[in-house]
Amino acid sequence: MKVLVIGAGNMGLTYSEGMAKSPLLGKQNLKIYDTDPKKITKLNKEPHFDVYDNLEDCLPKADIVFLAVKPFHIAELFKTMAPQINQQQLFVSLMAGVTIDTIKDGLGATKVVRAMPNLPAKVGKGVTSYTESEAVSKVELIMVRNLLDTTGTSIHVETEKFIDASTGISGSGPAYVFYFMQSMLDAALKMGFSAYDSKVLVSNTFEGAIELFNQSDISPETWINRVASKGGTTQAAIDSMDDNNVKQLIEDAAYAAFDRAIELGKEK
Ligand SMILES: NC(=O)C1=CN([C@@H]2O[C@H](COP(=O)(O)OP(=O)(O)OC[C@H]3O[C@@H](n4cnc5c(N)ncnc54)[C@H](O)[C@@H]3O)[C@@H](O)[C@H]2O)C=CC1
Ligand SMILES: O=C(O)[C@@H]1CCC=N1
Repeated sequence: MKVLVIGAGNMGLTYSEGMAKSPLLGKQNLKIYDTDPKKITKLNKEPHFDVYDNLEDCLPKADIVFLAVKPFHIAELFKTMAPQINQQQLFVSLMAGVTIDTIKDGLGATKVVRAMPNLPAKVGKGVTSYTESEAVSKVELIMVRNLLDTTGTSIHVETEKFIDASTGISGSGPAYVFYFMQSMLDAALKMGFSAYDSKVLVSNTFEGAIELFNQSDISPETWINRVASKGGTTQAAIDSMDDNNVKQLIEDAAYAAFDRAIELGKEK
């Protein structure tokens, strides 16, 4: 199985690194293509990849092609790719919003998997949702899942609506967590802690809470009650968040990302 990754940015490179580390692919079976000369020069120094700056030399030989460019790159990219693809090839898109039909039409392809990854894939803790076009076989889907799982874990969803929805939860989600972390760090600094101590306090608080959650069947709401004493400090903080409607605002933000994913799919 020969895999080509198009776009060596955050996601393309992360997936390439995940697949390169796994026993599924040897170096000769993993190729990466980008149009940015600076990226090509940098990547050429890495031992794990076969790096290309032109499609003719890498696209025709690939069995599975990952699409990891930004949605606005595809008009130009698909024009170059379309004459060079064949019907056996399977395309796996990591792009937000871009629909399976857009990819099928743009490339003249039939086998398309649409996936929504997230950035913790960089440390093997990514979560990817994925769904496929009709022409993708069960065996091909298992192969794709194995490749996706080299960066963490994945869930199969039945329709593209859930790809857009997971963009609002897990795809964009790490940024919501970092937003919360940044606010806590800013508060700690304001209270007088050093940058180092602020980081230790905040990162261990997040890590510890996640560990508690993962090692139990208890909901976050119940965990909140275990932290909060009646009339105590936590209750003061939770009351402040409730008074400011923070829960609803976070839900609204997730929906804003979901809606934007749908909108991106309609932009040409
Ligand atoms: N960054 C993230 O956390 C997530 C990103 N995504 C999706 O992944 C895709 C890529 O995002 P990032 O990696 O963050 O972007 P990026 O900007 O880091 O990488 C895009 C890469 O594509 C290259 N490129 C542009 N035009 C090209 C072309 N015609 N042929 C080949 N390469 C080309 C660029 O030089 C760049 O290296 C996007 O569609 C985004 O929606 C999905 C989930 C999470
Ligand atoms: O912000 C974006 O559009 C991409 C998709 C999910 C995370 N980053």
